[in-house]
Amino acid sequence: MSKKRTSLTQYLVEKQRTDKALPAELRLLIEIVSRACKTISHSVSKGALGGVLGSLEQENVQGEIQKKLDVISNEVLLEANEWGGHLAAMASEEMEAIHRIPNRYPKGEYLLMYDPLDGSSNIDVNVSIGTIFSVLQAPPSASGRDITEEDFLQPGHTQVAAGYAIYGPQTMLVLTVGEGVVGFTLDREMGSWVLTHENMQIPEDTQEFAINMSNVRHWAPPMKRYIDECLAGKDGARGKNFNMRWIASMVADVHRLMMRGGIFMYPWDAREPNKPGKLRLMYEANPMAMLVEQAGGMATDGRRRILDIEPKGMHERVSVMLGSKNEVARVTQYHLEADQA
Ligand SMILES: O=P(O)(O)OC[C@H]1O[C@](O)(COP(=O)(O)O)[C@@H](O)[C@@H]1O
Ligand SMILES: [Mg+2]
Ligand SMILES: [Mg+2]
Repeated sequence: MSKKRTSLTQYLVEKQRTDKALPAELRLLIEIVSRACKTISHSVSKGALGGVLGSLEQENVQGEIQKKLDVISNEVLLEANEWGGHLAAMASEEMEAIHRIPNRYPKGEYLLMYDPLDGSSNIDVNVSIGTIFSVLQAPPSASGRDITEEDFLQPGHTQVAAGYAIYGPQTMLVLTVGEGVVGFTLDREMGSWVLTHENMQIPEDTQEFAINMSNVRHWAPPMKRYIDECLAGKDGARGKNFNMRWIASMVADVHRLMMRGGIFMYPWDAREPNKPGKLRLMYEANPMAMLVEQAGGMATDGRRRILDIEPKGMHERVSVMLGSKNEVARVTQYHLEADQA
């Protein structure tokens, strides 16, 4: 007998029925974002046949050359949410300024942030990429006036939902609305997200780390110490061997640790000493930190819990260490010890 399938819509409707913490407006917003991710997934899978590969001759606000799919994905999310959701405003890694929802009455109450296409350097080589999103509530003080950038600058622990879509061998949507993490797999024939991973949990211990090792000479001493000990394996201080993986799509590297544990790190390094890190707090670190914590893991910038950071700007960067609790606690401890020495 075939098992009954639960779609994303059914899951969310049920959650809304049994859990008052998921308002109908938030459910609809998540559905709209997930529908946009389906559209992006179609474009991604067409590759060269869809004319979506390659770069544009323009930079984004971060000073990075935009790929065609960065721009296409950004537009898909913009269009889907402009008229469909209960949004007050949106912000994207690919847009310098926030985007207010025009002429909406009554004004929506949510703020959406996203990295429309994560792992851009992997687009043209057919390696997994993704979309990351985060939802905040507009502050009560914003009622009756236009949303401003300051309204977005809330610490990550105030997020009401976060998730990512991964466009890989399977397309999946991994989601939290603040009560655990669930995963849906896209049934391409039916065009629907099907619940396939209930209650995703990250093991507390791991023997797998993810970091771009080519930057080793630029790291701070506590980071070097942690990785040196991992590399020393069974004969070193840790007394066990470690494996390493680096896909260079945060979505794919985080998805791996959501599935089987691991630690992902993009630390501060001396290449750009004035920037706290490479990854973006609002579009990458906060949503991933919420997902990881909701799955029983831990997420810090090496010193502080990521979700407690008070953001100062929409495009703020941050150092990121997240995943299996005991390893993140250890590398964080090494940073704190170094500060005290
Ligand atoms: O090439 P590097 O420096 O290892 O960086 C890889 C990191 O950069 C990112 O690709 C940045 O994301 P974007 O593609 O959205 O700019 C992360 O996903 C990934 O972890
Ligand atoms: Mg990214
Ligand atoms: Mg991106």
